Amino acid sequence: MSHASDPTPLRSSPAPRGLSGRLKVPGDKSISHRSLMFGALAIGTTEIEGLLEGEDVLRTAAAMRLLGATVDHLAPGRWRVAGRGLGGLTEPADVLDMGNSGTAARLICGLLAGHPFFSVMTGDASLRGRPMKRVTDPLAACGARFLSREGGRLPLAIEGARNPLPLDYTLPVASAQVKSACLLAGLSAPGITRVVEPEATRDHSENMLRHFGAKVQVEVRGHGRVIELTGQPELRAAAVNVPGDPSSAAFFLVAALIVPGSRLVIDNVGLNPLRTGLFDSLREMGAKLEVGSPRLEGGEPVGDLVAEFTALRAVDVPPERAPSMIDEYPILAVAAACATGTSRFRGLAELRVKESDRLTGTAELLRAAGVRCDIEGDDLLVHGCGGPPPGGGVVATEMDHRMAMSALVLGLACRTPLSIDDGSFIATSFPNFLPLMHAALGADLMVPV
Ligand SMILES: O=C(O)C1=C[C@@H](OP(=O)(O)O)[C@@H](O)[C@H](O)C1
Ligand SMILES: C=C(OP(=O)(O)O)C(=O)O
Repeated sequence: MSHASDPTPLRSSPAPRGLSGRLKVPGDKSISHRSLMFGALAIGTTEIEGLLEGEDVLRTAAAMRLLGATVDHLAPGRWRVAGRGLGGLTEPADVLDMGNSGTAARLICGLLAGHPFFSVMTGDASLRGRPMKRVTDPLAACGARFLSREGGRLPLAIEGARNPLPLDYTLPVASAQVKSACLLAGLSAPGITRVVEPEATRDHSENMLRHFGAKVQVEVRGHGRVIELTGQPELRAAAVNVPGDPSSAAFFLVAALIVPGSRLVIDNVGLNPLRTGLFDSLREMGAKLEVGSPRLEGGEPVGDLVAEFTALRAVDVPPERAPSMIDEYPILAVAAACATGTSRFRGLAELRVKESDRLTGTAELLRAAGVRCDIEGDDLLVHGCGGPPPGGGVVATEMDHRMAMSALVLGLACRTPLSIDDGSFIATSFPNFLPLMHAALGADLMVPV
């Protein structure tokens, strides 16, 4: 399946009343990718409940099929993977096309590094522009060979190692994708693979590896962690229950906080503490945001979020919080645009290498809505409007789902409509975003133009 759809320009109009009701967002994207990959590497049949059926995850499903696993779609959100066992994947007969997904591309590079066959990987124009050396450099140390375009970009030819060596790698950037790629390669190597992360990043790979029977030891060191995986485990199929994606819930949460009269409940949202930096930042802005019925499901904390309209105040977000809210800065900037005072988000260099340059793009998004903002080094400053921003412009979304959804949410709180050039990439992570918005708003305020 390719993202060949035509651009879909959309317009978002000021909401005449608040968002209300109860809703569920789709399954967590990070956990969905991993459940398909670990299912393919395990012996036996993995049953997955609540899988995100967004384009990014469907790419991973297609890649696992090309590598020899049997992946069946049973019902909405219900999937079954018949794994090949560690080392049992086979050479793909076609190019692995990872579409728009950095997670799929980078994690699968790790998986392929430990399998002794040849593959070629590509992606869409956005993914082909994203850095891959951050994974191919460490993975080369296990014996895999990579050939790529200038600058280590996709398309990439991969020859996996016949006798992979365990890695001992210290991450130069905070990246769960790079960490996970190293751990996936380490599964095929004898002995201990060690990854040191100076800043802790989402630990879904570590959690799920344990769930599938691998031995993973984690030592907390300052803000960071040292992860040790014992190689060549017998991975056994395990049921996975995917919680709602906090990164998707974020759009509804912020919409409720900035549209007067709102009160919204979002059920069953994943609350892994390495994902909840946005909630901390919003609380510091004074947000009326509660977690109901906190519980553990499938080893991950989940809860029901309750958000109510709040007159927000500016926030200063420290750089060490970035890994726990790395995908949420565009939507936090939307909240800051409606707040009183100047917000500063610090240390956002990594935003430049996402689906688009989200540091520049977020500033452009806000300016299109008449909000003043500045970029100082790697910091973003947002001069809040203390109420509804003017609106009125058109946002260039640059093949980036999160930029598209952030702009549409901002449009609800502006004085005049805000448009985007293309909403089609929303389907990569949140295929039912528009119908859910329609239901929560009781009106169709996000329409094609
Ligand atoms: O491991 C993952 O599932 C992800 C890690 C993050 O990327 P980086 O590792 O590049 O920070 C995040 O931005 C992405 O949406 C999902
Ligand atoms: C950065 C993201 O995803 P990926 O890196 O998987 O493309 C995202 O979903 O915001």
